[in-house]
Amino acid sequence: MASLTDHLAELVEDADAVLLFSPTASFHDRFVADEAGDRSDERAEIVVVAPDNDVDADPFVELPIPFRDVRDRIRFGIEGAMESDLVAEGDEVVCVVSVFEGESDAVIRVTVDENVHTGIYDLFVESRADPGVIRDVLEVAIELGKKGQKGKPVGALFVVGDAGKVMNKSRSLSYNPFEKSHVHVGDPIVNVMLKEFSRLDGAFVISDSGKIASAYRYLEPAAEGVDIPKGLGARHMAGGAITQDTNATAIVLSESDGLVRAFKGGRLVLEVDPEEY
Ligand SMILES: Nc1ncnc2c1ncn2[C@@H]1O[C@H](COP(=O)(O)OP(=O)(O)OP(=O)(O)O)[C@@H](O)[C@H]1O
Ligand SMILES: [Mn+2]
Repeated sequence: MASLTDHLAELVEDADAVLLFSPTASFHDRFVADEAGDRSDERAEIVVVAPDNDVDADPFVELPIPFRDVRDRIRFGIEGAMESDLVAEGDEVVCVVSVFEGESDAVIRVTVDENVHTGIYDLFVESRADPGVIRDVLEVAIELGKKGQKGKPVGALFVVGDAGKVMNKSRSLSYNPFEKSHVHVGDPIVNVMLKEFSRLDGAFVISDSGKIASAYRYLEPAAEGVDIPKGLGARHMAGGAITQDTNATAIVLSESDGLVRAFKGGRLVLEVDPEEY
């Protein structure tokens, strides 16, 4: 049977860049060798996008989370490649991805425009908080969304980064169980604590390095000009607005629709369904 690589040459022709998403070593090596044999003067840039650089690729874009939604994965890869000036607005980009688990099984050709560019890469890499901290908080929110609290759906609001300013734009609803503690997101015990406290009102405030500064914060950001989708309530509005008023990123789990959303710069940047993770 003909494999995907046999047909790729035609699809890649006159593309500006090719993004290989989590390629196997054999697929990657074969593809690079085929492209090197291409004698046309305009060869496409080959970029590997994966959680780890197992194939020793250069250029390489690191994926912080798997992004089950292929569109999010592609957006992240393209924006990462744009960051390194490998791809620009208007470019034709060929993405080789795995839609189902396992080997690369799909080729998607996209023109880079504002529909592709949503800020998903900046959410992780250009945030004040470490990319690993954003990822850890996103994972806690996804986990919490999947399981709920004792079988019931729960909502939660995490404000990550620029914690000093966030504290100044919020007030306490109750005593802070994290006062004087030095716990960080990502510690297994912290995940249990966060889940437990998420039953109660308000937001968690987390520092750039992942230290939990506070729980039970009622956010009071200025909300003028915040552009978040209609239909979302007070938790999402407060989460979105605080990211316009400060350099924080907000990660919100909705109790009503079960989705996890990330906001930055006052805008909705990422929406994931925990059930798909
Ligand atoms: N300004 C705020 N700061 C912190 N927490 C807030 C704020 N506003 C609302 N919340 C929290 O969000 C909870 C749910 O409020 P609301 O239903 O209006 O939000 P929502 O955006 O519809 O979220 P959900 O989808 O989870 O229902 C409140 O009980 C409260 O704990
Ligand atoms: Mn609500």
